[in-house]
Amino acid sequence: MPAATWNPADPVIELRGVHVIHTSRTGSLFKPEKVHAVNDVSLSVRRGETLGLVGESGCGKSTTARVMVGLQAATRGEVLFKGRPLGRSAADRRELGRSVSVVFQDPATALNPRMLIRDTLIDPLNVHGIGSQAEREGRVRDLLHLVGLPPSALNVLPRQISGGQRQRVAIARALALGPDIIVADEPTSALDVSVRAQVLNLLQDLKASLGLGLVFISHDINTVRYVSDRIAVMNSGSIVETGTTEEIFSHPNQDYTRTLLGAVPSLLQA
Ligand SMILES: Nc1ncnc2c1ncn2[C@@H]1O[C@H](COP(=O)(O)OP(=O)(O)OP(=O)(O)O)[C@@H](O)[C@H]1O
Repeated sequence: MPAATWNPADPVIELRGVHVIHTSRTGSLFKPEKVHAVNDVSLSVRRGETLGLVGESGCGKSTTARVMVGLQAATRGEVLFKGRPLGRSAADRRELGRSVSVVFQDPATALNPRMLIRDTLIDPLNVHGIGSQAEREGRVRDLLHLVGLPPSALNVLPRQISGGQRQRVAIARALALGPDIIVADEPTSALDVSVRAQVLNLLQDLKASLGLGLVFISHDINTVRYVSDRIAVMNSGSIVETGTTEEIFSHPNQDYTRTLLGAVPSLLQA
């Protein structure tokens, strides 16, 4: 379990020298192909800050995100949760699940199409045994309010609302357990251009009002710039450059970062 000495100003989650090697299905049965998806990655994230993780498709961003939220084990290296090595016990996983939640790219696939929004939002509270039934119902209404959806959204299915509204529901679900950190993996890429900025602004507002930490993952360096305090640039599984957003944009040290900066005029509009 997390150390009693953890201080809210300390990193909630920290990766130290993490490697992930996937066994790809494209290899043969006798000689499966190995994909070194994450190569010696060290990162940390605290409450109240946004860490942007940027790089081209396939560079290992999602695998890194999955390590952070406990969905993917590191092949090598250390994952520290609130200052202590993350164990494999059910209690540790549960604690991590409450503290670090995730928003995926496509809310159409991330939400259960047969579950009413109300049930989608109450589910994590049920699973974690939080509050009485009446308190859970109240919490669900509060969550909807936090993400700017009306109470009428409670009794609809995901397909009955827009893509932007679905992503708001996914964000509400990520907030249900009162996390310290939300890992948002390309949270606006599947949305209409017209609602991307609204969802980004919502994440920014929630970060400010709840003191959340955010890990914002995108292939789009301009979107990352818009929301991040610090940026880590990823290429071929490795972090090739980190710095404050200001440093990365005014003095990029790596050719790869310069290429990303030059290659993407304004992906918020793309
Ligand atoms: N479960 C898996 N099994 C085998 N290979 C995988 C698996 N998941 C990812 N990979 C491979 O690992 C590498 C990194 O993938 P990852 O999804 O982490 O990158 P990404 O930067 O998030 O890309 P994208 O934005 O396209 O999702 C890629 O080569 C990918 O094909």
